[in-house]
Amino acid sequence: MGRRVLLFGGTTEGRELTRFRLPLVYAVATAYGAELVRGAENTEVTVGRMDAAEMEKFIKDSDIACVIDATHPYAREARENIRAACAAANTPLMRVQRREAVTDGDVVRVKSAEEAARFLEGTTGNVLLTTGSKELEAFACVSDRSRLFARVLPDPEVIKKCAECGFDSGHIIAMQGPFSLLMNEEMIRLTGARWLVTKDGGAAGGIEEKIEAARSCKARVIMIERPHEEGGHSCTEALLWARRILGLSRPPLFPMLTDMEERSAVIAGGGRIAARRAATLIKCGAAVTVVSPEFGPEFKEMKCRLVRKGWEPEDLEGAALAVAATDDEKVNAAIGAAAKERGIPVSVADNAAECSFFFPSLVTSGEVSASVSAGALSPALTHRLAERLRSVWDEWVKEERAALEEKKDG
Ligand SMILES: C[C@@]1(CC(=O)O)C2=NC(=C\c3[nH]c(c(CCC(=O)O)c3CC(=O)O)Cc3[nH]c(c(CC(=O)O)c3CCC(=O)O)/C=C3\N/C(=C\2)[C@@H](CCC(=O)O)[C@]3(C)CC(=O)O)/[C@H]1CCC(=O)O
Ligand SMILES: NC(=O)c1ccc[n+]([C@@H]2O[C@H](COP(=O)([O-])OP(=O)(O)OC[C@H]3O[C@@H](n4cnc5c(N)ncnc54)[C@H](O)[C@@H]3O)[C@@H](O)[C@H]2O)c1
Repeated sequence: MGRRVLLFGGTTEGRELTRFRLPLVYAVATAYGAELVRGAENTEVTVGRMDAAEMEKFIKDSDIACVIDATHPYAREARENIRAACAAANTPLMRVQRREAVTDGDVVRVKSAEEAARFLEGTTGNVLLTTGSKELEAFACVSDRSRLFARVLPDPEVIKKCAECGFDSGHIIAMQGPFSLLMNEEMIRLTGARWLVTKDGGAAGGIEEKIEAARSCKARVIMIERPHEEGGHSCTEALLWARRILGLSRPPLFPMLTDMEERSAVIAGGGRIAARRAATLIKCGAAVTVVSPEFGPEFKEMKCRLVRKGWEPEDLEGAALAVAATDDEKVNAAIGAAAKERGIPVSVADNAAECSFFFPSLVTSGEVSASVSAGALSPALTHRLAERLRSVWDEWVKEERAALEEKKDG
């Protein structure tokens, strides 16, 4: 088995994945793509387009254990070649699509054009709107209209729409894309924009050129997020996947300890995993509600509230913490997304990459606890180590308490 990951990049996602010191071969089509990852640790860069046969040979000759395809959504041919090459070389492949919070902290993320408009109302400085004419209405609520410049298609209908939305000709740029980095920069300067509003159109929508241009002109980007996409995987998933395949380590998780006494924890699912987690949370003093159409025998004596129904988003109301442990992958993913949207920490039992916290292995004796984690890389190792600790923990705590008492007395 190989020891490196072959990452097809040239995208924001690709660049993001070079940050984690995976042993990488980073394949890009252009020298510009290579330039953007200069200095990435542990990374060999290869430049140039390969066909399927060349890719297959490359995989076989270059010590490759697995392949991550993070190419542009519109790079259909590359995607098909990568798929064919991996199948021929019998090498595992993961397709990464769209970022999930890959942009740096400087990009303001909002859920809708309305939210972008509300956000802008609390700011100053000119604004370049590159969201397309359909979204322009939403910005009517911005009180100082002279701040707003709309970049739209040079189509008579669109121009009419702009006028209806209160944009005069001095505040419209009508031009057909794609726009290069330079072109974006020039338009930001021309309009004196401090803010650039964009949809998350992905690479095909020229998002990278917009973000780069804004950065170089010291303007900030407001990005309207796209709804979650089916199919492709996130960067987080790919990172975890590659680390597991290669048996790589990572820095340990930081166990942030939380007081759950009398606070509400909501668990979805009534099976073995839900029961184990409910028991842990009850031990920590939490007020636990479990939602499921059916409950296993483990719940019989449990001190928690059982709600016999399928999970709904309203169930998260008032929750300080949530656990998705149904046997339905889609329901679990929906719980993860709904909790994250509400800022509620959530563990998704069948998908580490969807978790905003990981459920710990808890070892307790009274108020004295220890928790074990293998950084989400091996729950089985976590479980075994926790069981070993459990077998001695009570005794150790008792002994150490006694030793402290003795010191005090003596
Ligand atoms: C600690 C503990 C708490 C608890 O669950 O109570 C826990 N897993 C435990 C055991 C365990 N889990 C699994 C097996 C079978 C393994 C095997 O057979 O190889 C065993 C062993 C067993 O049960 O014996 C399977 C499994 N687990 C996860 C996935 C999905 C994935 O990784 O993506 C799958 C595949 C599921 C599937 O097939 O769909 C994911 C997660 N499990 C976590 C916690 C989080 C990371 C903790 C860390 O940092 O290490 C994390 C990442 C996310 C989260 O769930 O928050 C508990 C020990 C209980 C204790 O002793 O206290
Ligand atoms: N993280 C871990 O430690 C770990 C370990 C093993 C398995 N898993 C994963 O955890 C999940 C649960 O495992 P399990 O062994 O408890 O499964 P299980 O089949 O015993 O229980 C599933 C429960 O989900 C309930 N459910 C189904 N649809 C629901 C809905 N819409 N709303 C609420 N509840 C619903 C069912 O009634 C059932 O009680 C699985 O996805 C499994 O892959 C995680």
